[in-house]
Amino acid sequence: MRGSRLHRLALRLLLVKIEKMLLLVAVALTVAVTPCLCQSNVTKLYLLGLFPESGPWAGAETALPAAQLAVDDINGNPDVLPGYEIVLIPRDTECNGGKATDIMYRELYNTSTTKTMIIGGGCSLATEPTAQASHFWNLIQISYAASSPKLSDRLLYPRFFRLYQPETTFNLAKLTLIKKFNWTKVATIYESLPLFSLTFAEFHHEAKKAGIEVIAQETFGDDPTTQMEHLKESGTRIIVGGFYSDAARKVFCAAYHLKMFGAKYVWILPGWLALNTWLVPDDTIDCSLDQLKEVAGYQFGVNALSLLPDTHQTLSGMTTSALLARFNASVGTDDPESLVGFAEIPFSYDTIWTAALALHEAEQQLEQLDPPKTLADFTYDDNTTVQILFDVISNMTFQGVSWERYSYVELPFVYSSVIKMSSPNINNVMLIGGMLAYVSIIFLGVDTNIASTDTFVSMCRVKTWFLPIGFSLAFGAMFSKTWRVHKIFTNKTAMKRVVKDKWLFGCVAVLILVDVVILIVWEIFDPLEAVERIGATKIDDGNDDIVYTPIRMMCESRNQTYWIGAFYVIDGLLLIFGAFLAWETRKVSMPALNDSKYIGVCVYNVLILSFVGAPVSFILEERNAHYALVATLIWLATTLTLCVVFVPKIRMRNEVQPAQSALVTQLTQCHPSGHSPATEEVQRLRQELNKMKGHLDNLGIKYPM
Ligand SMILES: NCCCC(=O)O
Repeated sequence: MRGSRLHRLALRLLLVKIEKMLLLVAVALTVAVTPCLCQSNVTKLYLLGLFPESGPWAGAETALPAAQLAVDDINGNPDVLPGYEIVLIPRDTECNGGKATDIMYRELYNTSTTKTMIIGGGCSLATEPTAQASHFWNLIQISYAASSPKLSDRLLYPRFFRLYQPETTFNLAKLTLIKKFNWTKVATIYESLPLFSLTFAEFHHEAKKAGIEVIAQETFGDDPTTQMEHLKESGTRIIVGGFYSDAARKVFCAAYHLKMFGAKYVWILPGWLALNTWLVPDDTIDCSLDQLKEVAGYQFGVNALSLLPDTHQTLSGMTTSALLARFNASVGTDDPESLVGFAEIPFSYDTIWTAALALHEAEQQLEQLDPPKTLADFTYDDNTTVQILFDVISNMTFQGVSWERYSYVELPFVYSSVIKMSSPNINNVMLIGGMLAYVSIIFLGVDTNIASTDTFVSMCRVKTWFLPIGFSLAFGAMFSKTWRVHKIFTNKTAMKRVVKDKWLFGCVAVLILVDVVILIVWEIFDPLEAVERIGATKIDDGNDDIVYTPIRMMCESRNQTYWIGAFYVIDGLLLIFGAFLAWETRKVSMPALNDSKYIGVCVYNVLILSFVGAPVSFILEERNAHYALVATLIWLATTLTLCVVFVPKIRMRNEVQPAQSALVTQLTQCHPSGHSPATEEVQRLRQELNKMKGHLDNLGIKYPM
């Protein structure tokens, strides 16, 4: 009995197990079959992707993963193109027009998959020929990186759009940069390709209007040696260049052999080149990598600012940093800036979104036709769908991770650090010093007529503290800045080390500490107190019996002459040191940095006012005249100092404002529609531009201050 019960129990357990297994198999089958069923209802939309994996601008290494991330996001978003699946077919153009055209023809003649749109090409060399032909297949082509001005020609490229801006839009930024450094003569050298020749034609024109002389203009095809010799003969120091990475190595190698490198030579280059991904060994030139780096050490890059602050709510929900984090994970890097096309990552991501959103909207419009159509019906003879897509993209605005574009000066190597030396934080310290000096005038004016004797003495002590500390803050900050400039420009090594703000603050802190120690010792051993001073008696004019005895309430200490003398010595030495630094840095020609002229004026002001005004104030006995003199001296010295230092900066900031406005105006022309966006959009761009300036300010990058 017991045995058969156990047997039945075992049988039941076995059945339960089998039941569970069957259930699991059923669930597994359901899971496996469900997507198949869904997939069967999904129509694939093929996008041909033209990505340069090699050649003079091999931006595929960033553009392709970024595009693929967008494809994944779109396909995972049930609200975008429901019932469709985007399939990106990436092909390597080698950044070569012939190769790109061949690839495109092969793909379009491949009838097994009809392409709905073309994405790319990345570089203008591949984009120009393909965009000139793709419209014959009724295909829209959208580039994420091509910047040739030629691509703006609607007649040549009737179905072409791009998210990246034409290279000409950076000319204004380059000229603003040149003007801000007071450079009046520049030379240009560029490859004879439409991307560069059209850009430089406009640059030369704009330079002339801006009063900048272009003393040499050189173009080259394959070998830039002769042209570089011409540049050397012209005596140029500032060279604006336009070339791809292979040509860049040749140009910089020629520059090396001509000894055109070092701090005397400054290069201004397209920003996408200046990231220095082109600095790789090259067997076709007779220069080592180190030699190329030596020449490339002094360059500015001017680029589109593609990475928006994270505060922006994008349509995909993706912020810049989230995109970059995903990008880094997908390509397995923690240094994306070392990859070609780093700055174009958001443009690539947004290009795919542009395509998807346009297709989504076109699908809605196709359904309204009579008879209705769908994207699945698209063929290369379908000029209705392409016209709808064209109109949709022409009128499209959405918030992408790149979408607004700004021009900014990217300052690699030495100069990125140098610009930071304008030191807004240190300027603030100077302002605080000035404020303390102003406040001390108010305290100086308090006397026993309006306050009790105790209050009078307290105010007097506060004034005694505020004045030397204010002086040390203002002049200590001013001279510490000059000391930093002095350190940089007297350092003979190639890579100049920047004295960080914290060291400057440290110098100011030491000065304050010295002041505080003296003031405390003064306070302990010889405190200021109210002292009645009896003046000379005066007989009343109308009545001989009335005699006036003026009593002045003074705030003094017994040995105050020595304490004041100590401050005179310390601050006098500080002024002499400042004058020395100003003299030493008088030849620094960077307006953002060189305050030596102004510092000289400030030192002169203070010396004159102190050494003339102080003895006079000792002699003056009359309280009102004494106050008027001392207050005027402090006010004058402070105001002159602040004006001399800050007014030129405010003027420089105002001068750059029209340039920024012009830049925004130009940027509006980069709208993919080819039309200017609405006024609100311009306003928004302007606000964003100012916001970005604020970000630069926060980073301590004060340009052009
Ligand atoms: N934005 C980098 C690619 C430059 C060009 O070939 O248009």
